Amino acid sequence: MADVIVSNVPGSFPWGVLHERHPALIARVRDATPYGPGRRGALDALLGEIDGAIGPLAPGAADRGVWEAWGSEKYVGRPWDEVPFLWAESYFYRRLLDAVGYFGPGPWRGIDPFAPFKAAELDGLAPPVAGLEEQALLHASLWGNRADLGFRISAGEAGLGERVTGLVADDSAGLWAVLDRGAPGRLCVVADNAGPELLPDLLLADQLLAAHRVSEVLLHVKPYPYYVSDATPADVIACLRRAGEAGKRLWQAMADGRFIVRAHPFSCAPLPYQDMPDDLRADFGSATLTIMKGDLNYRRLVCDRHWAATTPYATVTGYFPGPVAALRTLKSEVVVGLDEATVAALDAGGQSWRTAGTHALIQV
Ligand SMILES: O=P(O)(O)OC[C@H]1O[C@](O)(CO)[C@@H](O)[C@@H]1O
Repeated sequence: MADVIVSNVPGSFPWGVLHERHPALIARVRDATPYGPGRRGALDALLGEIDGAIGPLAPGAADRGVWEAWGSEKYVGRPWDEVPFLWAESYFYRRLLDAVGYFGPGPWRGIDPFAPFKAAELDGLAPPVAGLEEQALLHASLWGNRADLGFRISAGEAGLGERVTGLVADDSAGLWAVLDRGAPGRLCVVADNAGPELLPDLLLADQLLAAHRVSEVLLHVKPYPYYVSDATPADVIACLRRAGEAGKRLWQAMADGRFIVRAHPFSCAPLPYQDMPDDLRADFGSATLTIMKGDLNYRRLVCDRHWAATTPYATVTGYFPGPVAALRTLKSEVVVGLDEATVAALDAGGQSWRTAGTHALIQV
């Protein structure tokens, strides 16, 4: 089994996320909302902690027991970059919510610290284009994953690189084949970012429901703000309002129970999907197909390990309780299921294809 990724190599991608992206994010959050001295002090304290040891959750945190079960007893007190990268990054977002008082008793309770960034993106969204074919909608949903505000914070002035035509792996034919096997059934979509990614996800869901290619869509979103732009139920409602006729149909489908939104606690867990609880396993097991959106879900799906890129996708995801497709633009080093010639050609062009958000894949 390949080793779990940690962040302790200076200059490596995970190290950069912990030591460069996170401080930049704290500064952006500090500026975006008029927090008072208490919250600002807590953000500064979190910033000061990044080069030291991982601190505990706020006293009285309602989810302390949940986090203990997810590993905090093992990792709190250790240096941030010596614990699994997946765990450290996820816990950072939970601590950021403590710092801004998201779970506290004060006035900032329930105020999404990333809302100003998400709102700016939503305001800039073009109205949806009607009449796209299903394959075009699938690609819109795939490339919508470039819309990741956390990633953009470190992309800096240069912004996102040009997207590369052609996918590093494309099993879209396999995806449609799974979906069309047997009578129309349930499609699970594990959403990633709000706004420019969620809108095409919703358009795809609407089209598949309208064409009776699926009988039901179950959309998993995050129960609280996470990884900057990740979609929460509030973001789904905001996006439905922007989705024109498709939004109205989905609104009705929610009322009818054909479009279901879930915000399961495990969606914000710092763990691979291999460790999912039984109720989530049952959800995914009941679906004709589950579509995992985005880079973080991919990392969780393949357990965030140093796999050789040619390791078969089916081997690594074999534990999943039903057919699972990954739609992802590449924004971290982990990748599986590529053929040798593809890897050689990509490597010949430099390593940034794994992390620059310029390349994408569809795997089943
Ligand atoms: O929104 P996504 O596609 O899950 O990306 C999450 C971001 O966080 C990371 O998982 C690591 O910071 C990157 O891979 C990516 O930039």
